[in-house]
Amino acid sequence: MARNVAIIGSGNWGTCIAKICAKNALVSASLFNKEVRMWVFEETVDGQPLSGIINSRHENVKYLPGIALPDTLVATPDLPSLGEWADIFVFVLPHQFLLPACRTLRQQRAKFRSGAYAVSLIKGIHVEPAGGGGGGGGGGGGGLVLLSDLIRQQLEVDCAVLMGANLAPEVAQETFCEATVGSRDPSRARELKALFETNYFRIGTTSDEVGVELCGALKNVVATGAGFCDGLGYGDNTKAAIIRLGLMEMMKFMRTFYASKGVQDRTFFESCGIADLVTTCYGGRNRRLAEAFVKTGKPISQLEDELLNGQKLQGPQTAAEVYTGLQAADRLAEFPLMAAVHLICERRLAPEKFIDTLRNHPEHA
Ligand SMILES: NC(=O)c1ccc[n+]([C@@H]2O[C@H](COP(=O)([O-])OP(=O)(O)OC[C@H]3O[C@@H](n4cnc5c(N)ncnc54)[C@H](O)[C@@H]3O)[C@@H](O)[C@H]2O)c1
Ligand SMILES: O=P(O)(O)OC[C@H](O)CO
Repeated sequence: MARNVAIIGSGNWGTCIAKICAKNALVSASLFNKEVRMWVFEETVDGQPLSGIINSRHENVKYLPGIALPDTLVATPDLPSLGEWADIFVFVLPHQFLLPACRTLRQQRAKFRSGAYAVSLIKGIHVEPAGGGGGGGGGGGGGLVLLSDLIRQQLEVDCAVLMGANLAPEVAQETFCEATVGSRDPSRARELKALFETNYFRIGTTSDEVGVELCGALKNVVATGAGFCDGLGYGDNTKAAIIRLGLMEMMKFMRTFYASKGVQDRTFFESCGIADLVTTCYGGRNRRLAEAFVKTGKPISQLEDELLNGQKLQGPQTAAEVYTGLQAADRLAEFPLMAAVHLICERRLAPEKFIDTLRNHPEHA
């Protein structure tokens, strides 16, 4: 039977991927219901509810302006209604908003459709508050919980992941790129490939769910460091060093805390790995705002408000989460680049000291 697809999120990437899913659903009627629904965290734009604007103009004028959306993509502010409707939940919202969304959907758990599952496109990590109670439970180093695990535990459904070198404005313009689906279930990987793949958005698949997800989360920390490098006026050689040292720390982080979860080195060579790291260190929002942070001295939250029109950064918060996990595991000294990114965001370390951190990196010992 054709599957109902619900997009949980409607930001820059959320709307872009919703467009792809809705277009694919139109041509794969045997696989997917042609109506795709998208949850909108409701807000007022020019005096009107954003969900209403999307449904009447078929454009997300705030988060993906200028991109035509299929009229079979239906925006709704009613998140609970998607609980009983969806066969596939596509989670794609800034990671700080995931837990509240899951808690809302969880209230509909008894009404979920048989065989419903999730796929997460969210880049970040959850930190279990001291003493638990965050809803995640379990996880890697120092209270860190994968977002896919948070979804699994909150909703009691399985969760695949999709990550890649995918700056949303470029994907929305349909310029060629790649992405990686991680799923241990081969038939699910095939179904997700059919849902997401287009002739300009090619999907690779792997069973290494954890490796794919962590590549997507950790590269935002490194990209924030790349932005500091740009703000300080360093050139491409320095940025290449940040990318290399950042990649070494990403690999070490996964091997240290997630070795038992089947992380494979070859995942770093999929789109979710080095490719995403490079694109984000050159073209991403995290890089851009980190550069502005150094040049203007304004707080990151203020720059987010001033420059992103409601879009959200994931890098500084992920840096804080990684720092918390490393501190709890007493492994901070082994990850100086990621630790320094957090301390600079917090103004506990001067940006100029970042280069000293690289100069004295344990990779050079
Ligand atoms: N934008 C990209 O280029 C891109 C590409 C790949 C992956 N991602 C990842 O996808 C995820 C979502 O990113 P995005 O670009 O779609 O989002 P975004 O950065 O555009 O964030 C804005 C979204 O957050 C929503 N929001 C604001 N306050 C909220 C609240 N309290 N509760 C729930 N939602 C709220 C807004 O309604 C809007 O839909 C992130 O983890 C990001 O790293 C983004
Ligand atoms: O714009 P950023 O820095 O949030 O990065 C967007 C995507 O993750 C790139 O793949």
